[in-house]
Amino acid sequence: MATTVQENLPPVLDSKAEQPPLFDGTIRLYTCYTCPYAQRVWITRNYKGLQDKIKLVPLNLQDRPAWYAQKVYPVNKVPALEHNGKIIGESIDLIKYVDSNFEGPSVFPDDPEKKKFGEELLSYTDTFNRDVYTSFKGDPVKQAGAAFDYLENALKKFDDGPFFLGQFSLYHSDLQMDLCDRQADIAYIPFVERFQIFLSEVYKYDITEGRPKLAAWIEELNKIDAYKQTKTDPKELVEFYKKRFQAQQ
Ligand SMILES: N[C@@H](CCC(=O)N[C@@H](CS)C(=O)NCC(=O)O)C(=O)O
Repeated sequence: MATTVQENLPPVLDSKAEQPPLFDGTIRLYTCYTCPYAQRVWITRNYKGLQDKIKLVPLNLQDRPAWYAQKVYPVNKVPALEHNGKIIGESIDLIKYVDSNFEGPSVFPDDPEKKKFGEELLSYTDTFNRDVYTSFKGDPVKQAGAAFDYLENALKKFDDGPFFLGQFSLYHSDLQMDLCDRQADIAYIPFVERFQIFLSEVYKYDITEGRPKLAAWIEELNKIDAYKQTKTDPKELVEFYKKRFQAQQ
């Protein structure tokens, strides 16, 4: 893995912060350390060893700098990537963009069958997230199970390793074999990380119970530095989700 050293993270910019230069040749990832969508691109960047190439620009979304919407990204969301005189948004598109436009091990599958299943998994992420978030407003122990069962079953499809698209691929050399086919893992883990913490803390519901594949998948991902460095603070997350979901009940 490209990253083994803990990166010194830059400070968060709020409404009082000056805008960094725009289109000066620096590649910038406008992000928020607690955003699961932005985390997808952050993991991809780390996975490919692009820490020196892609600079993080973390924003405080609660006290957002006005220049962000006005001058950088009118959509006013994170993540957004500044590259080659353009601003590009949308986390799934950005996983693919960073993967195909920069050096470093590819997270994209070559095997056609894996590629097809990888796309299927990516197109299901929004539904997965919506179903689990919706369950937070009702009874998650009863309502969220189906979404996690989907992941458990998906993890059974390629039984040559703990990740969604397995581990080994005939198309990759030994050096690359644990680096390929990771897009779907990267897309899901920021959300599963949060759901696991919240459901366990607030509902005493262990999403891995009776789901050995899901348990192994989370365990293996937790060994990957590129991901570990991006993990969210569990206490902050629980407080944030409590306010966000339980206030509405
Ligand atoms: N579809 C977008 C969603 C990004 C998103 O919703 N980001 C949130 C933070 S987690 C955001 O920027 N929210 C600010 C807002 O909606 O004003 C993606 O996949 O990148």
